[in-house]
Amino acid sequence: MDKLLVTGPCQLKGSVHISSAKNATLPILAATLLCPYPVTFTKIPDLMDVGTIVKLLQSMGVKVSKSGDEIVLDASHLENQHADYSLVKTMRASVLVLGPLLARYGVASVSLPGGCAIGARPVDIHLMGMEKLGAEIQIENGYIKAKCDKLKGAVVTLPFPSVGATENIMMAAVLAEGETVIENAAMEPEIDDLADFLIAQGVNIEGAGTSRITIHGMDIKKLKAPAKPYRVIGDRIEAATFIIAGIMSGGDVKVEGFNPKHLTNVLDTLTKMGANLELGNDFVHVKKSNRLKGAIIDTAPYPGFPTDVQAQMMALMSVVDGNSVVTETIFENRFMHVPEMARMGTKVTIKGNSATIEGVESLSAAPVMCTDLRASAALILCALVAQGQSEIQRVYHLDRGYEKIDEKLTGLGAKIERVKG
Ligand SMILES: CC(=O)N[C@H]1[C@@H](OP(=O)(O)OP(=O)(O)OC[C@H]2O[C@@H](n3ccc(=O)[nH]c3=O)[C@H](O)[C@@H]2O)O[C@H](CO)[C@@H](O)[C@@H]1O
Ligand SMILES: C=C(OP(=O)(O)O)C(=O)O
Repeated sequence: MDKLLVTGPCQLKGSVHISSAKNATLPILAATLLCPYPVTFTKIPDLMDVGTIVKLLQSMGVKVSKSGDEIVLDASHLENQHADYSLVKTMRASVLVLGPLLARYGVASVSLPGGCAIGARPVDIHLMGMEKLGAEIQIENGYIKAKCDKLKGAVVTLPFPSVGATENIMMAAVLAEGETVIENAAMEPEIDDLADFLIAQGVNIEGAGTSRITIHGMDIKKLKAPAKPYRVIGDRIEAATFIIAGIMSGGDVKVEGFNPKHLTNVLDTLTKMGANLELGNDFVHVKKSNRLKGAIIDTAPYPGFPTDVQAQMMALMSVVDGNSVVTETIFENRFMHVPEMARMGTKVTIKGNSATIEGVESLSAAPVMCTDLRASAALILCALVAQGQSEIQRVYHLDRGYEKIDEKLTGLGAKIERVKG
């Protein structure tokens, strides 16, 4: 297992380019199962999770070829419609193959993803959506066994705006008969990107990015390959992580290659805390500021404060003036970074789903262990400003969702060494 040795404190300087978004890439690659022709993508991020979805698609018979920055996925002929436990257990987003498989083949056998460190994460809303479109679903031996004759469009009202369920239902509805309306849909920018990918193939979708999405089902013969290689949007969560790194280190960092409008809530919060940010169309420039002050945030579905930035924000709140309060409303167990951060001197008290963070003057290096993806990012942020060398273990969590984060931070002047193991 690789580990990172991070020596702080450092002041980051320079510019960093954000990779394509993990959370848009995964559903978009799953959506290629709808396509009876090769689809070309450009600049797909080199992430462990992307490797997993590609392996899963290959296991069903999708042909994959790479050349330079481009990757071609050809799902013209599938050998099976089976998503095996061995792959699904390593990445929950694998369940996103359910909708497209059912829509195109009328059958799918997909391992239940199970819970993960941050919460139980059931898939009941995904299954309810498939049933509304006419699928018959049984759970057998840990697998979702789904079948249908032909899916039929319907009004599907989500009890909660689940990101994954919205995506799965959208993909299923593409080849359904008639119109599907998703009410109380998730509004995350990644859903908009999935819609854009489908629209580029002639699908008629309205309202993506709002809480009411309409998908006009079509015959598979009418789908057409996108006219040019598809480029997924920049990763707003990676961008937020680098912006926070710039602020915490008292540096001067230009974070480029994403849409700052996708981070409005985070950027407004940072500005209120005293950060000095210049916003462009596709960049945020972090400039030197005085020490920030505390804030109160509640995570919420988009456009609320993203749960995927909660841990990184808590790292920042640990080194500002005064107290902050963070309430996590999306996942029931997403404070696992707290005891690890405490090893570096942070002062956080948890009560239920709220954490009170007392800002401290400085942090000191320590050996720490990553427990999940964003917790890992929070630990790196603390280590960047802590005095001395921190050893960050189990960075495979980090490699799931951050492309070359150690190299990117080193490029900004951080002292980071990856020890292979
Ligand atoms: C690959 C990807 O895009 N992952 C993101 C996606 O995850 P994901 O799509 O899994 O997140 P959801 O929006 O579905 O989940 C949010 C909440 O709804 C619950 N729920 C969800 C589905 C369901 O059928 N039943 C149910 O109860 C979950 O347990 C969780 O508590 O959105 C999350 C919330 O913004 C992000 O943290 C993840 O980074
Ligand atoms: C929770 C996350 O991802 P996933 O849904 O893939 O577990 C994340 O990206 O922070």
